[in-house]
Amino acid sequence: MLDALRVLRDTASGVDLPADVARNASLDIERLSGLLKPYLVADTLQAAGRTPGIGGRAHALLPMVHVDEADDNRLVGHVTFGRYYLGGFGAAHGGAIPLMFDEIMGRLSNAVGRPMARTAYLNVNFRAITPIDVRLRVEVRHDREEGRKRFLTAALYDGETVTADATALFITLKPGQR
Ligand SMILES: CCCCCCCCCCCCCCCC(=O)SCCNC(=O)CCNC(=O)[C@H](O)C(C)(C)COP(=O)(O)OP(=O)(O)OC[C@H]1O[C@@H](n2cnc3c(N)ncnc32)[C@H](O)[C@@H]1OP(=O)(O)O
Repeated sequence: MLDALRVLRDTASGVDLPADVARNASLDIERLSGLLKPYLVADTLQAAGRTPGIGGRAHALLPMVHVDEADDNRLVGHVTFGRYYLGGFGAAHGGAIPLMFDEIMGRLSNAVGRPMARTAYLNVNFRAITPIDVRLRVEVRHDREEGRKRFLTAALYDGETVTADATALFITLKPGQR
């Protein structure tokens, strides 16, 4: 269903509809919302964001990063920003790129039994246009830990060109910390 939703998002972002088609589409989307509403649950029980086996953890907001290689301290994956993430002139929106970094750096930070941590800062440099509809490579490194602090770096590549890179600090949560 989320795959279909992603296709809908990309398609809806790219069209310019006549009013009658837009009206009919709205009615269909409202009908679908009605179909799902009886299944609303508490946020701790929802599937979205909590289903690691499904791409993007089944989180509808996230650009889907596919992991190609990973070990304890390094991860290489790929991602394609669809039309939904367009900022302008063929480039991904500047807010979508930190979103992707936060997710994939957070995943490596929390991997291999390391206790759950939360992003304290995420600094992103935009080095070149990040094109939409192009398969991009993302590389993440877990650099070091100092007590509760975990330092990670990441870069996003279009071919050999680094389009963005990031440094992040994740802090391990204390027992019972919310
Ligand atoms: C069934 C379920 C399946 C689920 C499937 C699992 C999926 C798994 C993948 C998840 C992937 C998603 C990944 C997204 C992750 C987010 O996006 S989390 C959301 C965004 N982040 C937040 O909302 C964080 C909000 N901030 C906070 O909660 C708190 O400030 C923090 C970060 C927990 C730190 O607070 P604290 O615990 O009180 O720690 P504090 O004593 O202030 O700081 C500890 C140390 O860090 C330093 N520090 C703290 N903040 C900073 C900072 N901004 N800059 C520099 N230094 C800092 C302090 O100076 C201190 O240093 P030392 O004095 O020890 O040398």
